[in-house]
Amino acid sequence: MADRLAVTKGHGTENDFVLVPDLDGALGLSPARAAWLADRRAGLGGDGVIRVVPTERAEESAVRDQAGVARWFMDYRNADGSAAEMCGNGTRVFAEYLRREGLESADEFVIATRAGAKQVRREGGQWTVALGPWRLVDPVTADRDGSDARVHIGDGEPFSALSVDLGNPHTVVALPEGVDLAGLDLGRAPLVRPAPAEGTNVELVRPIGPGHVAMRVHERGVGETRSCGTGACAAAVATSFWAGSLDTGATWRVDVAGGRLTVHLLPGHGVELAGPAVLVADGSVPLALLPD
Ligand SMILES: N[C@@H](CCC[C@H](N)C(=O)O)C(=O)O
Repeated sequence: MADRLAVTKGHGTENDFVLVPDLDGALGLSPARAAWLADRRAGLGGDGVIRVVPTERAEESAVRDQAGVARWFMDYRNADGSAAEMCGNGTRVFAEYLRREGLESADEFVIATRAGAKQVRREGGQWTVALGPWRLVDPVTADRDGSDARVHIGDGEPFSALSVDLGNPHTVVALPEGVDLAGLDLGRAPLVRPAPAEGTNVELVRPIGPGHVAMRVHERGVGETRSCGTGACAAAVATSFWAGSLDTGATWRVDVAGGRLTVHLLPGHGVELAGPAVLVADGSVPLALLPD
């Protein structure tokens, strides 16, 4: 198979990924190759691409430093080829792949990511990943005003929003009464002010009941997706912050277009994400088709 690239398609609540094993770290993955693999017309199609690579073979030294605790690095790329620090849904699909391939055999292990080493565990047919610690980006402004950013969608009035760091950046909007979540146009990227230097993922959240929200998401480097795991965690953190109940250790259900995620808020800014992980198909791509 030297002239072909092995690939696996998977998803977590329909946030879909192309997994590429690079088990000796020789392959590398240029931004153009990642973007081609994620392309739904010219390539295979996915919201992101995950290279499976030994942690000690990672290009970044901050990732290689995790080799003592994590054998495998989730090298996550967005659909536009850009590298992202973290992907919550991706961690579960990555864990499922490692188990299926016999690369990990335990029900609980640690994976390396650009946002640090993360513990995953399998229970009740699902994977749970510890994604914390979360962090409010501007706690002083958030405490004073209840928000630290404004989000413009289309030509309407801007919405107040809260910036939450989950290893990757998020801006969460609690939609005011009377604004229809389903009716908002996310065909264009929401405009966030002040503009975060590294860009941001934007979550639009509508409370449904106690511990229960509905969410739509526009992902950095992708566009609107049917789910975002770190976004669900950011939504739970922001909604708890607005309710004044951040430290109560609550469990949240987050409904997204692709299904339901469960978020546990833990003491000390801990947060766990649980949900499905599905490996859909395996195949290969002729290397000759790939850009350099
Ligand atoms: N879908 C992911 C997040 C993927 C990365 C994101 N687009 C970014 O650039 O930060 C998730 O499930 O968390």
